Amino acid sequence: MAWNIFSNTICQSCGCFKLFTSSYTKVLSSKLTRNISNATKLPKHKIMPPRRALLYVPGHDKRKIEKIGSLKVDCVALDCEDGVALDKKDLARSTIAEVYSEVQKTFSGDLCVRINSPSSGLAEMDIRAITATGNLPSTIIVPKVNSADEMRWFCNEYISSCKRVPLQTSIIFMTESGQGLLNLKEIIEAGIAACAQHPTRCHISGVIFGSDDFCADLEINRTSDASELTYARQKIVATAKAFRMQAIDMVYIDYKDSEGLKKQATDGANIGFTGKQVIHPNQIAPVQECFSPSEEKVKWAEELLGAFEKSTEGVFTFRGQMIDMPTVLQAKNIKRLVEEINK
Ligand SMILES: CC(=O)SCCNC(=O)CCNC(=O)[C@H](O)C(C)(C)COP(=O)(O)OP(=O)(O)OC[C@H]1O[C@@H](n2cnc3c(N)ncnc32)[C@H](O)[C@@H]1OP(=O)(O)O
Ligand SMILES: CC(=O)C(=O)O
Ligand SMILES: [Mg+2]
Repeated sequence: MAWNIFSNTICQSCGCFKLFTSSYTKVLSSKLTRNISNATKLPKHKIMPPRRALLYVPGHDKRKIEKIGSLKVDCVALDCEDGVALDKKDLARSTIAEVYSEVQKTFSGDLCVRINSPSSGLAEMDIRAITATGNLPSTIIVPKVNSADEMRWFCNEYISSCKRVPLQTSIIFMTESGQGLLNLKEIIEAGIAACAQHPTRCHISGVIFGSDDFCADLEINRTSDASELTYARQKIVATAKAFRMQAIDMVYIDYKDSEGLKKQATDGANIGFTGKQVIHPNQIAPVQECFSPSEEKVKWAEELLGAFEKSTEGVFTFRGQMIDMPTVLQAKNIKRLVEEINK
């Protein structure tokens, strides 16, 4: 019974629940059946590119934009928002519209555009500028989304602006305030529902933690280990992952401090973030490394999965540890991430 429900609902491309099916006879228990039933309520996965590092490049700054093609970064955000002064917003819009296709020729990663926030009064002009060229960005980042209404507003505005251009645009939004964090689940649900009306046009694929604005909104005193942000970071990861979306961690603004950056990136990766925002080219390599499984971890995962295939039991011993389905799934996550990175 479970098998049939499954094969109609899981994502076949990423294989995230494949283990459930391949190990069906081994481990199906009432607990697992409950987990499977919950999983079937989730939206179908879209194939998501890895976004281990997401580099902001101010949208008006041609000198920095010209460098994008030479950077080995998973994801770039051409910025119309806080990286651009108010009197340069028009320049950023026109520059992005002008150069987007050219940059795409030299850059193989995900080339995003960050618009201004729904409540800024500037987002309409951003959307109009980026949809006018007919070459839509692969991903749009919507900052400071504080409510489900703002999410719906953006989706409807975007979809109606580009109605003649069928394209699967990823929408990633940013949580940057107390309201945004409080309403996170409703915001995601509103986005999924709005995109479900136009499944070939766009989908919600991730949440970014805008920690600088969040600190301003909550009057937080920042510390070097970011312990004051633990709750927000963990809530964002747990909520995004509950909807099978990516979660992208905070900016490390002290961009000359590579040790501090690595420590914060490792912390983020350990709590489940899929990537981290960066502001300077020097931050790319260390961050991408922190969000990639080490060789040792990849070897562990491969060997564990090999041992699992050979095992006739649901529980077995591997390298002195008790292994059952949760650890097998962790190994499978590592294998999948490596495949995505190497694509
Ligand atoms: C909280 C938020 O909203 S974060 C998002 C908004 N903020 C941003 O977008 C900031 C993006 N980053 C930057 O603007 C810059 O990195 C700064 C202002 C922090 C430092 O800039 P610089 O003083 O030029 O740094 P530095 O001299 O070390 O740069 C080295 C080279 O990398 C280039 N570079 C620096 N940052 C970037 C970037 N983000 N993208 C592309 N190239 C860059 C510089 O142009 C420079 O090359 P050049 O000498 O050929 O001009
Ligand atoms: C990145 C961003 O927008 C912030 O931290 O507020
Ligand atoms: Mg911000």
